[in-house]
Amino acid sequence: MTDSQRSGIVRDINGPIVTIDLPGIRSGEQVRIGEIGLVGEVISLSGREARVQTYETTEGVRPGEPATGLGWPLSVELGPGLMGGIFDGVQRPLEKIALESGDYIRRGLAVPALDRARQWEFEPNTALELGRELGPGSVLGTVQETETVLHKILVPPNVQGELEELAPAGDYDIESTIAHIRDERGHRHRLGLYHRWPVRKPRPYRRRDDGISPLITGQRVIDTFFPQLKGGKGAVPGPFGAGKTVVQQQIARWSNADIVIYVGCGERGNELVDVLESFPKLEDPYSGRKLMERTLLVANTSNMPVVAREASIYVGLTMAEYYRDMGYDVVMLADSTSRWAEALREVSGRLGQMPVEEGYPAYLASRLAAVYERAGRVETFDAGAGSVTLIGAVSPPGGDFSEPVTSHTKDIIETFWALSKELADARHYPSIDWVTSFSGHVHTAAEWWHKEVDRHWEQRRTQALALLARDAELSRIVNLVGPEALSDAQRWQLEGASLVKEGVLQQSALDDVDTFCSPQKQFALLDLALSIYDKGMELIELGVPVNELQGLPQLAKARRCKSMYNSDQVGNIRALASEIEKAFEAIRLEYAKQRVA
Ligand SMILES: Nc1ncnc2c1ncn2[C@@H]1O[C@H](COP(=O)(O)OP(=O)(O)OP(=O)(O)O)[C@@H](O)[C@H]1O
Repeated sequence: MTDSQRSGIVRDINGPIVTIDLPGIRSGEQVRIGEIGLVGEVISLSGREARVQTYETTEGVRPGEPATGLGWPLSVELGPGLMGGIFDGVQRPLEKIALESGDYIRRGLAVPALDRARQWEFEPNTALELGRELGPGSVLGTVQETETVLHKILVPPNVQGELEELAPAGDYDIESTIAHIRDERGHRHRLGLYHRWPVRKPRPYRRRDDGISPLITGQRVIDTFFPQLKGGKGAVPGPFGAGKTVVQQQIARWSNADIVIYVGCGERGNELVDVLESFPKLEDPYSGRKLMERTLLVANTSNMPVVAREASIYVGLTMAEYYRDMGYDVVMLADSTSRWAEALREVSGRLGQMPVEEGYPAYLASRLAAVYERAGRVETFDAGAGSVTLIGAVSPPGGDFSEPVTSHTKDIIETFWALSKELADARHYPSIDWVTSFSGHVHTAAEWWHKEVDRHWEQRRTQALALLARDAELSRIVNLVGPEALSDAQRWQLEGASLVKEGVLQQSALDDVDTFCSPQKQFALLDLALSIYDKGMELIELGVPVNELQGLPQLAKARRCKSMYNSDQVGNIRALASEIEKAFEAIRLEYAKQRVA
């Protein structure tokens, strides 16, 4: 036992909540419970008694067994070796654990997150001279963590002072000393290649940064219709089987973020297996290497109790903030915040707190807000910029978006990609519903699109959404009185909306050409669909019958165009647009001739 550790005894066990008697224990402190040494955290205190939320099942633990306070809050190790890793909800490396205890994880196992034996090639920061005043986030040097990630070794947030010693270039394990810093009180801090940080405390930064940079995901319905910014907060609510996993994987794979953190906080076991199996196989389209070289996964295993999901989100967020502090853009996907909220509900129930809506505690909304609040784009202490974009999947029971987790999430986030069962049933993928989804970033993203892609982006986007709304109204009429009741102009509106749906919104993740779509191709496809619609409407207003336009072979081509040309072939899409324009012009001339005759 170290100096900071204190021991006491277990008094009572109520599922994952254990009451212990341990004088001097502090709120949030990590505890080891029972002979077996289960991992837990103090969640409430009353005199010398503490209630501990354990992250492993308490089966077999009896009153009277020992409890040890470790002297520090639930923390994570931050240093080289995180990338490519798969950790459980309290940052134990799953592969290492499997080696030590087989497929079924032995409870109470203490395996550090970072490999102690591995050597890293450290390159000191040559701009630093001894005696220099350093502060949180100062870069001491770098380590090539994977082929794709250069890991900056940072002075931890709570250290400030004069650099007394910096290790020369060479191979070091993560516990080796690489620097000494003396603070103003004369205390000498030994710094290694890693440090620890408590997961429930957001890592500090210099200030929020309001630079605008869209998170390009290569998915048209997201980027063009409901855009996200780097550092934004978003939610993907969806009923069972509507495509949440595919949407998240597409974002992980294709978004222009540097680092991807996926937290599987308690989705069904088989889904997690899917994720654990599929992620390591994914190829990074930008480097041609494995996506795992810039990804890390946090996955709650099935032998951990429901309440363990609660910690995993903070574990993921802290690692995300750490890479943000190095100046990287990080995307964190949390699957799903509903399961995380269920963990809150269970703990609060066992603590006997008053339930509010559907059994959730009154603090559900504030906890959710505090989690999302950790997303953002910031100016780091080192004066670079980094971001954490947080995207949470929500799995509302029965697909009911009015339930508490979805409705509170909706108030907090800025981007809401609502998956629809009807669209998924109709095989319209991604099944993001354009009526219920929203993005609070449209005007901000427009600045980027207008500068980088086309100045008509926002206007075209608005026009497409208006056309889709009109389509919904007209479809209701058709359902009531049949298509014959529609005028030619109305039929052409339906045709235009269908071009937008099929030619732009639908995008198969399984289509090699279309799985990713560059912003330029996104706009070209949208512009193509809407130009066809606009030009056709001019002809219909001149009296050309709608059937004549609907029969044009180029229309079918416009629908398929997304899969015919990749992102480097935007010129071909524009060529098709002029071909269609010529075909329309020919019809107009023909029609004008007939009218004269
Ligand atoms: N963008 C897409 N392109 C092509 N197919 C898709 C797309 N999205 C979803 N699908 C199809 O829908 C199926 C179900 O998707 P997915 O597994 O993502 O659903 P889910 O919402 O995660 O399910 P659950 O509710 O179980 O979490 C996929 O296996 C795939 O066939």
